[in-house]
Amino acid sequence: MDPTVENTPTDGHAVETATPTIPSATPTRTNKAKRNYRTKKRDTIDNEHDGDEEMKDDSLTESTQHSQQPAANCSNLPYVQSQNAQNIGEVYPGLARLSFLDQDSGVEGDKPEQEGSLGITRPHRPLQQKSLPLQQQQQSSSTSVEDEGELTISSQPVVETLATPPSTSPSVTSSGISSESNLIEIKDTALENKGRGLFSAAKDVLKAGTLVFKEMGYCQVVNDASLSSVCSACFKDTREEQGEDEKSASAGGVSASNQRKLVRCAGCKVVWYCNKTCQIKDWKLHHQLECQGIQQSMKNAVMKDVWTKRSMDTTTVRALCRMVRRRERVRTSAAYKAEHKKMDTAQRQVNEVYYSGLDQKEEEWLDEHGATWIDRYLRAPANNRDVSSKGVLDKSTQFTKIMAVVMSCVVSAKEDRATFMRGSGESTGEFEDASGTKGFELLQKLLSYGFSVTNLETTTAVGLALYVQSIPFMNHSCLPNCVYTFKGARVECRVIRDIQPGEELTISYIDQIGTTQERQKQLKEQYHFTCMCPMCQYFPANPLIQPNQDALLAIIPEPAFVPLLDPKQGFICPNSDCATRSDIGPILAMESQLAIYNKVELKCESCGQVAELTQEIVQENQEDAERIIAQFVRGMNGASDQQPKSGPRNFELAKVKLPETTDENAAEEARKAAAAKGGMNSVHEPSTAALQCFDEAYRSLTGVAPPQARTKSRQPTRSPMDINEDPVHRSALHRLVRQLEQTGFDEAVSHKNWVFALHRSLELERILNNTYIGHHPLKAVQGYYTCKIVNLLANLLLEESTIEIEESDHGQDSDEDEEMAGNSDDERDLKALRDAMGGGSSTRSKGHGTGSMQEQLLKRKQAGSAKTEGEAKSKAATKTTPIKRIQTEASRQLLVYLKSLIPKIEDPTLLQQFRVCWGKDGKLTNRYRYQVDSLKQALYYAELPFQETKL
Ligand SMILES: C[S@@+](CC[C@H](N)C(=O)[O-])C[C@H]1O[C@@H](n2cnc3c(N)ncnc32)[C@H](O)[C@@H]1O
Repeated sequence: MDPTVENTPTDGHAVETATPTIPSATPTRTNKAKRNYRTKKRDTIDNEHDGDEEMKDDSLTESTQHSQQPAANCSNLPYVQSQNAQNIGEVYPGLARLSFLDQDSGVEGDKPEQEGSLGITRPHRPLQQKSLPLQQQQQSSSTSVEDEGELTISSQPVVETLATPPSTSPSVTSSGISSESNLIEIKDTALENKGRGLFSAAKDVLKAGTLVFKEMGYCQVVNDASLSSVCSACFKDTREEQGEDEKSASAGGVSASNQRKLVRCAGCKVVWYCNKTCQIKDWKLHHQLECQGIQQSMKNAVMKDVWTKRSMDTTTVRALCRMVRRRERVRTSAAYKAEHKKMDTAQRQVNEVYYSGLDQKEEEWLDEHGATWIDRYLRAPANNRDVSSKGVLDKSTQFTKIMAVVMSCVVSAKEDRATFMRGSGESTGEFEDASGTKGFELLQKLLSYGFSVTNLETTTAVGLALYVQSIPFMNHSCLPNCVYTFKGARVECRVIRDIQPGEELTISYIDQIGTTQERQKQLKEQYHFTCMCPMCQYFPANPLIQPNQDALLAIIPEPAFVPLLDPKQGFICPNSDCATRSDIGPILAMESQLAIYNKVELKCESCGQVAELTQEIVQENQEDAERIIAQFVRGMNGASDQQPKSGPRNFELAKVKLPETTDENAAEEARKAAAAKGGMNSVHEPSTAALQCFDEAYRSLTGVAPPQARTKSRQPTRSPMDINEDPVHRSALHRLVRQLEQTGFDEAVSHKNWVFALHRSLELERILNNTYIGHHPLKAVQGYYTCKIVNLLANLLLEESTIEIEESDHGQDSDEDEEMAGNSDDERDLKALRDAMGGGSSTRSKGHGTGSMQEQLLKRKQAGSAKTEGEAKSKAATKTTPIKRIQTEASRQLLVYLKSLIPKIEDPTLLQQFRVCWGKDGKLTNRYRYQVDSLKQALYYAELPFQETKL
């Protein structure tokens, strides 16, 4: 069967294209404003589809006769060893032009990666393998990976490594490491129950920022929720693209309506692709069999509901089906290779180009050896009650349902199903066909080792993948030295803290935000182990265990920030006359006891007061606090605490106006009055009611008054969330404050209250910086927020300028204006900016003040040149021309903020930090570029100088 994209109504199904959903500035987890437009015609689909809707062209027919990749020197050894990758053109003549490998030095050249175009990635210099005994044996005797024995686990770290996977490790020269060395090796850890781990095999320190490896999955699928917005071949997220599109549209670029749409496979009507190229690529690798399987499954009425009505989530089902199906190709690969040899050069090149050089080699390796790696090196958990390869299955479990659907796709004959479950291949070690696979064991492995593929920008999960080469061997640490990110479905692992030779490489499996107890609970529930990483030793969850500060300092000898307190401390005597604060010990004991006994007696060491605390009380407190926080957030956004708003309110700052008065005192009074009832001009400051809410929450959680009385003032003195200065803060408070910031941010964005959003964003950043050592993925998310906000604020600044111009028509008192303008350098700067903007503004008509961004920009440019001719002249004009200033605190703060960003993006050290997170071998990544571009744009609007540091 040929892959087809749906284009005409068939079987009563409407023709569909999916318009991607719009991401909010926050991760999709909290995005409530998704929209998914559907159109009847796919007339705006990528040009590649024009006139070729059914995708039954010759090349496809040709390629689908051979459902697998072309052969090229597939060996059981990793292809990096067998391929002369220094001249990829020799291996693939048609791909020579696509190679950006610097053939002399092995370092990457200057050409950009060809992401997105046929999924072509730059080939990397293969690693020279270390002469380890096992590998030597393999090389000299050409022994296949299948011939190797199981790894033996000893309590001592062993020196043997597994058969080397087709490592895609990059050039290491940028990190100063000899290219002769291998970067990583898999070996047993010292702890028996921890199993194996990934260790540095480099001779030198692996520097922060080093890309240690990247690898493709054995199988990967887009999750159900993202099917119509994420391409099932390249994992391009069209929601992300739409966000970019909006950004460029707002900056005068391509209109958002030109966004790309996905097309759906007309065969199974389940998966979606960018275009024909992506569809063909996936077809050859996975979808041909998957498509047949789904259609076979749909013949059963119950299963049909699963696929058409999504009566259950099919993500795991589809991943497992791909896993099972791919195994079958081992059997046919010899025949396929023979077939491939018969092709003429042109055919081969057409075939090969879909796989793009190194990808193809990796896919071939996975085809031939992935199954063996899964069988031999990935371990099914022994203690999983729900999924047992031998025991009786509880039919009601989710796993059983998954297996039922999987079997309906991959096993056609009923009698084969028992074999499939049991695994006939177990005795022989051969896997001849789908009925020979051990279905449940594969499911176990998928559940244990499967990775959630996330969107880099939004950190939203978009798919599920099973990797077999490197990342599945990485253990968890709450203080990891590596992070992993995704490019499409390809996972990349980077060092975030210098790693010593021989040190284990670790990642964090979970959100690092929680307390030790919370983290350990989640790890226990989800991954069935108790973490004993340096962070857990530094802040032990069990009060009987002494904190081990050396554990932390051993791995970070000179930490930039050593946490003095775990964000979970502070026990206050319930006797209000005493209110003595406890130290960390009793608190930890209390939390642990509560978890175990659900009840704990607290006795104050100072006054002897005893109080009983139960989980329920804690829960109630928590709910109370959350309610208060919600109120607080509403208050911060200017909503009345008495009358919770029913839907989002529009607080566009451009509409914010001060009372029409020239009397400063009266204006201040009016401001206060408005603020007291959550009025419009309080958008950048919390209302009195909101502050009270926060104080109440703080008191209920800590038992003491907030560090500082929070009275309402025009000049906000201190953030009400400034809890880090107070030595007494408990986990709940910390968590809630973070939640508050997060909720506040989301809320503020939904209200278009950019200034408040900026405050929340900066506050989140501060809290994260003060709480977590080293890099934290949330900081990256934070950076994303900030740069989005900068963009938004830049627009806001323009809008405000527009309003000012409009207002100036009325002719206002210049004294007040002059007084305000003289308050600070920032104000003077902004005033100069506005003068430049509105030179002669008093004579402009109202209509001229408004306009598109481009018009504003043009006016700004013209005005800018006028400004250079004589700022003094302009200033003098200001004195004589009465202008009513709608100079809000927002504008002032924006200017201050923008100014503060300049050194950040001009400072090479800070730039280096960006690169640690996202950079790659001296090149700016798209993310960084996006940040810098946003900042440049904002600075340009604000007419602030900006000199980007050349790297
Ligand atoms: C993806 S595997 C990592 C590789 C694994 N060690 C192995 O030998 O296959 C995840 C499993 O490793 C173990 N593990 C990972 N991190 C650990 C840690 N910090 N402490 C103890 N066990 C850990 C757990 O059993 C977990 O389910």
